[in-house]
Amino acid sequence: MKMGTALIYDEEMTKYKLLWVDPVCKIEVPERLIVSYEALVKSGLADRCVSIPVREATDAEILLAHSEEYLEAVKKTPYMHLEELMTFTQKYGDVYFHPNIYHCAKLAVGATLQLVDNVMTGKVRNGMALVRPPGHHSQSSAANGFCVFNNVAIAAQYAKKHYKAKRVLIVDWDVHHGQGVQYCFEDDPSVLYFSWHRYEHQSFWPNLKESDFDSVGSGKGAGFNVNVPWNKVGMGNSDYLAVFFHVLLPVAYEFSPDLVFICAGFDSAIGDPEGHMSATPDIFAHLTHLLMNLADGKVCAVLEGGYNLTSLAQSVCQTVQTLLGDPAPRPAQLGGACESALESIHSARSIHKKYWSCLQHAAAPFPEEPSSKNRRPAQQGGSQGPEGDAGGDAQREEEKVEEKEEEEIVWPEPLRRVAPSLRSALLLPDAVECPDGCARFSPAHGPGPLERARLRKSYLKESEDEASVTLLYNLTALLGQMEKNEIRNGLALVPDVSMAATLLTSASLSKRVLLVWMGEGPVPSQIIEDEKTLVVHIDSMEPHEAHSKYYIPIPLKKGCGDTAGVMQAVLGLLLPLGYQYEPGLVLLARWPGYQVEGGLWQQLTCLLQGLALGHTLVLLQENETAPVGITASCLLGNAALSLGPLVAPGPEDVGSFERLRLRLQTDWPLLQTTAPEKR
Ligand SMILES: NCCCNCCCCCC(=O)CS
Ligand SMILES: [Zn+2]
Repeated sequence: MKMGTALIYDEEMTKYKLLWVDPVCKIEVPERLIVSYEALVKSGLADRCVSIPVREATDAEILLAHSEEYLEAVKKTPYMHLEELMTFTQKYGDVYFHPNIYHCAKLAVGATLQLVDNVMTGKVRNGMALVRPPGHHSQSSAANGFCVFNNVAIAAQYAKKHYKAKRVLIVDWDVHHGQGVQYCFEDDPSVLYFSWHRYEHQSFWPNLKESDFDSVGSGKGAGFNVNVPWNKVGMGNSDYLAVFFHVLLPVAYEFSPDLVFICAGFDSAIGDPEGHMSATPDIFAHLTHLLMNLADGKVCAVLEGGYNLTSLAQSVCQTVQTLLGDPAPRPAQLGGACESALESIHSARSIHKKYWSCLQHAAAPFPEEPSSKNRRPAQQGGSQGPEGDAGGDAQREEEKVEEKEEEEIVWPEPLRRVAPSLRSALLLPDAVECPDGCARFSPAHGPGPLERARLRKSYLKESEDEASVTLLYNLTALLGQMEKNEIRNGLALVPDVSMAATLLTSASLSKRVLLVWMGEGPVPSQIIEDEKTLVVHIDSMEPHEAHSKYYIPIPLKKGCGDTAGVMQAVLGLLLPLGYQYEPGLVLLARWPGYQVEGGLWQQLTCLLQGLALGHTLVLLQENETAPVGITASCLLGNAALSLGPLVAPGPEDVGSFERLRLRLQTDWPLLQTTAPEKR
């Protein structure tokens, strides 16, 4: 599978700036790119990327998303003097022109297309284009919101035209609504546009009714536009992950794109003067990781906004470091999404339940008649006009408070993410050959007699089988090296999966171990009883009420063979549980004889690596050598194979998932998808 991360940047794009006084535009400065690129260089990340040169976009390429008259008008700006530039700028909103901005805008588009070329031709797996001016607000015949040409919209059209991309996903995590992208693909079912954005019931810029959750696309494009409005500021890591687990990822996996764009705006990070959100830069490592197993890993991240130079640089590094395959940092104390975010999540899931089968039975019904309870607070002074006095003063009052506050906002610098020298170690019977790229694990020294006796006594019921004693010893040695971060992950073929899991959960030094058990079992009671292990058991067992907080059976009528059902359980239940639990070690155990579809197994193996600094240990029954290759491939950092469009999970399964969610969400609030009073 293709590896390599492209980085496209050119300092020419720093060579334009605001030439007059404009309080709205003053934040869009050249230093945004300079500090981002310098941080990548200083951290050593730039050198690990494949450096791809920029180029100018051609007229034909720009015309993929813009009108001729607009392009011709912009072409004149290099020859304008100051007054003419200011007059030209007045035709558009919240944007400024400069004699060199047309050149830079062509380079921003060209950089994005270079990234698409290198990803689609397999020269690299993924990459990031560090560009300005940004693009997602610009429209067919208008510059807007610091944007001149719509870099990502053009690139999506380009990928469809030149690479026959059938389904393109655009994830816009910028804090503003990329209305330019939404307009471009409004009725296009081949481009799924997802955006969250500060909205505050339409009182935040760009104050558009069509930025709300009920803009779902039109005509054949209905359902392919997903808006999640933030109606309050201060949204944090838990809110962002909850939207990924309960809105974006289920729909994205059902859509099954063959290319993913990220409108990577970092004004959604803490400290930003536009966003006023609380999410910390490390969250972008997890958001990136969660997208990297779509489209066989073909992810093109393109810079949009981001105006706090500190959180911008840190967030860019977090994103690029994840694209490079480094382990994600451990997410700090996650809770559930806040009530306002839950309302937005509930609204988006409800309005889209008729378009996406993954939401069909899951999202609570959306009242057709907007009762007074559901109607958004009426806007004073009309929906488009400025807020009425009350709104305005309160808004200005709050903003003044916010402006003052943001000087004092500080946050911890993201922790260094050290990738162990050895990535994947395999414990295999000699007869099983080790897939290339992996190392067959052999501990520095074997067990001493005391160690042998202890292992035999505790796990082997005094049996004389020396080979089993050695294997168990090697397993604890492998675990030990993982927990010292000398090895990132591992795979072991063991004679008895239950025994191996019991040994590892008790031997682990981690305070919390997540054990994902695929297939029948039973899961040894010793594991279920020890309070440091959370067991998530995915199988076809009958739903049964008995469970502790730390033993969670996820029943599937058709068992692990039901790819759609398992995938929705993984995205909507297992991952929220895992992220909230925040384990130091992840064990993935596969019960013998269980037929799990290869792609699904790979998705699980890859997605779980976002936890525990990537310390994932996979346990397979030793006579099951078939999955060794595909599992090793994922442990080595290759993307999971795309599953293709997912069908609807069985209604009875989704029913039991929802009952499980309702039962567990008090203990595990990241499972919540609706605000309390709506339940
Ligand atoms: N301070 C609150 C007023 C809102 N100002 C919005 C100005 C346009 C922002 C465009 C942008 O950031 C592109 S990503
Ligand atoms: Zn923005």
